[in-house]
Amino acid sequence: MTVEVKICGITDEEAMEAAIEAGVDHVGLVFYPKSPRAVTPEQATELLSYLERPVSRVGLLVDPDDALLDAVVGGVRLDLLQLHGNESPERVEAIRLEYGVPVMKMIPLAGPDDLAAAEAYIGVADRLLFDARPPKTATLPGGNAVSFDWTLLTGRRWPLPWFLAGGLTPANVAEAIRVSGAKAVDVSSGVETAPGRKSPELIRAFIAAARGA
Ligand SMILES: O=C(O)c1ccccc1NCC(=O)[C@H](O)[C@H](O)COP(=O)(O)O
Repeated sequence: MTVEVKICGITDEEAMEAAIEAGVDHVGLVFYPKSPRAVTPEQATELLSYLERPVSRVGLLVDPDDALLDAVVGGVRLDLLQLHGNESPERVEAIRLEYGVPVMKMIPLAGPDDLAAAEAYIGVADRLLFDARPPKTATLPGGNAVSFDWTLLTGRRWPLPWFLAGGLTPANVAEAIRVSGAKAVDVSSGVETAPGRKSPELIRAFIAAARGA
């Protein structure tokens, strides 16, 4: 089974090229100004110009208002919008219809009860992304290198594609795939040497580990 890999929060040419050469499927750009991985639409367009083959271009937003969506969707050619805040099913549907770009909704998980929230996005979102619920002390709503109990997803069937995210690393991604049954994985912190500083070496190691799973 080939597992799809998304590298999120790319901010420089070197990381983009390493991801492409290693066979990445999705590249993620963060449009959340408070993030150490934030890029502007202009920076994103420049980074995406380094793509030497077609890959899926994902824009990450957190509870975006229409002004931000206008700037991002109007300024950058994206294939998928990752909504990583508290967007309601109604808001997800409205964004999808208004902007004409497929949408992936992040579902924060800390325990079994959190899975019920995903049901409301079936038929509304194009994909789901299961991520760890941020710790109370976290300053960011994602990208915190925190994992959740992957057995929450073991044996679950979803009628739409989904990503596993949260605290994945080259060392744990194969086990995470095995336990959760994920067919797509997403990483940011686990391929960094510091918040916002991607490591080409770790990117290569992560993709190789996910592909070998
Ligand atoms: O990366 C950020 O800075 C960020 C900011 C605000 C919301 C989400 C953010 N990141 C999410 C991701 O990069 C991934 O989709 C995913 O959650 C994996 O994060 P990590 O645990 O760092 O691998």
